[in-house]
Amino acid sequence: MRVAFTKMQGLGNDFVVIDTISQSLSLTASQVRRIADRRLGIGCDQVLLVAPPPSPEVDFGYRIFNADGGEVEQCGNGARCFARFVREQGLTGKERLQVQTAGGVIRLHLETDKQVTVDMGVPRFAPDEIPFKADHEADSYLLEFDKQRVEIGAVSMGNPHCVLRVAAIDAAPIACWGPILERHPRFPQRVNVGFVEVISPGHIRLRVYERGAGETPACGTGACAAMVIGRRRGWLSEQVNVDLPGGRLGIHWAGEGRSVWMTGPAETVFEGAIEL
Ligand SMILES: N[C@@H](CCC[C@H](N)C(=O)O)C(=O)O
Repeated sequence: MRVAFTKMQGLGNDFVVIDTISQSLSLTASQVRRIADRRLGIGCDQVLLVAPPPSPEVDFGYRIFNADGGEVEQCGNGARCFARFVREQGLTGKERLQVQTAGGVIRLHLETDKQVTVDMGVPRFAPDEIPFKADHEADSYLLEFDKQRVEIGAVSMGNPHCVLRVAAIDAAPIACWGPILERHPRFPQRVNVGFVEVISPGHIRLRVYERGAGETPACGTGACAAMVIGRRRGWLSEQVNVDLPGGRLGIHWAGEGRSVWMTGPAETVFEGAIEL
């Protein structure tokens, strides 16, 4: 089976985007792993499927697969690429779209200069909704592993996130702690792990060890998660610049019960076809 694809990126978080409206297709986990493989396939952090709308309230369905083959609920940098893809491929003439993911409905606004703004939805802090094993909801939790005890924040941005504050991001133990925390037993569906350095109330630096993909140059939902955890803890203001290794995202959150808004770039890299 020959499948047409588009390679895209948002701040270096890279995607293989496949139109499953024009091409009828369902992927197995091993096909996803092959597509994502940087030597044997195309190479990407996530495979994104553009799907028909599952209900009349939305414009498209949006399915997300990590490089390890697992299907997940949400992907922020992918959402911006999704918006550009459906416009560039002529699948819509709209500049404002509603898209159904497994983590909820998100709203995409195409701006000028390759920027896309996304309403990422309302963050959820209840442990059952993350999911995270805890007796009650709290702004921070103590997590134990390898004889260590670290303070974390936990939130769902549609997908699960754990956020740790560090003094200096360049010295953060991401390669060592990332894979351990990703599979910590208190996160039964695994978790994305963000390490955040607060520079000022309007500026953080962030690195994210992504569930199912490892450390990536940027993570959109991770930036939203770090911002809402930091704002709840009183470290941050309503509008925050988030500097990731791949570049900057602007995140806005007015507070409890409100949507998180993310703005950043999205770009097409090349198009091709792969034999699966
Ligand atoms: N890169 C993404 C997040 C992709 C999914 C994540 N790894 C998960 O497993 O939840 C983003 O930009 O948000």
